[in-house]
Amino acid sequence: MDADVIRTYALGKRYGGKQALDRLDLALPAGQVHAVVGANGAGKSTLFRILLGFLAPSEGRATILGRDCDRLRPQDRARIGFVNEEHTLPAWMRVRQLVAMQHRHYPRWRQPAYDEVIGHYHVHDAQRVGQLSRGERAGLNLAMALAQSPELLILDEPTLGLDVVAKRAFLEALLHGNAARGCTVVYCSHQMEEVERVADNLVILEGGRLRHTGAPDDFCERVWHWIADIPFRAPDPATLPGLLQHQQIDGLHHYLVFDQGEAFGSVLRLAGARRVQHAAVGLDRAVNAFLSTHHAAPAAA
Ligand SMILES: Nc1ncnc2c1ncn2[C@@H]1O[C@H](COP(=O)(O)OP(=O)(O)OP(=O)(O)O)[C@@H](O)[C@H]1O
Repeated sequence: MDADVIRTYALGKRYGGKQALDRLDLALPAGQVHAVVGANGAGKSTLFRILLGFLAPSEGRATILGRDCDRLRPQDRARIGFVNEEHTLPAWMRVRQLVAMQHRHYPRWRQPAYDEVIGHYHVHDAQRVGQLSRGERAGLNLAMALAQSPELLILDEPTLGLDVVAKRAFLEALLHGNAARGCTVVYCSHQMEEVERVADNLVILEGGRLRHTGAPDDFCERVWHWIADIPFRAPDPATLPGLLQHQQIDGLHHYLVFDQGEAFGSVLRLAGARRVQHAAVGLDRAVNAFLSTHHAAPAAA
């Protein structure tokens, strides 16, 4: 079997005049937790819809578990679990009825996995799904997705709108139990502290293009925080290579810079800096600075 659970080849998707995915070449190996990150509108949901065979690409192709995404059979779908932010489940059903239905539907159903995950929540079998809180519905969704013994679990912003306790329960169930063991996870989130906790591999999409794939620490190493004491006029930020962010705090200039290495220090010295030093940056700051640089902004008045 292919060691990559997901492959895309020059994958493109246009909606009218809008390019949502642009020549995307992605290879996600089995057995890891991949976090897919990008600003609003970067193309994450579009990618997932294509991967799950709900949407046809405009260009290129994509495979999931070695099969073309537009040719998925029921037995292929049974190997893939999907949890999205809406946690859309039939509200009128009782939990026990829904679980029994899923049990019949999925031949590889593992009741212990369901029990383990649902144990993190106060969900009663006799409750109707519509009576559950948002966090409990998220837990129920995860429990059912993992009980189907998926080889691949796709989570599209699964903790959106959950409070900290529910979020913790969700991540706990996903990361530290037995239920998800051996399963490849593709996790999409805007919340970097979550991404930091879950991800072995970080995938950054921007404007439908792939901008980074690699360990989260590798991305942090691409973003440097420079602090410079510049007694005279500071250089025009527009002339600084790789600049993501500039702030002046207590007379010192702070620069977040992408992919420039030590060379940026020389640029600052040449521009008249007396002292320069650089410091490490956390994932949250690195990714947010990177994404906000290219984020859409209103035109100047
Ligand atoms: N059905 C559609 N018709 C037209 N444009 C669409 C459609 N679906 C998505 N788009 C556009 O395609 C781009 C990518 O959207 P997508 O939903 O994939 O982004 P996303 O990364 O999931 O965003 P978010 O983080 O806000 O959920 C956006 O610019 C969006 O406006």
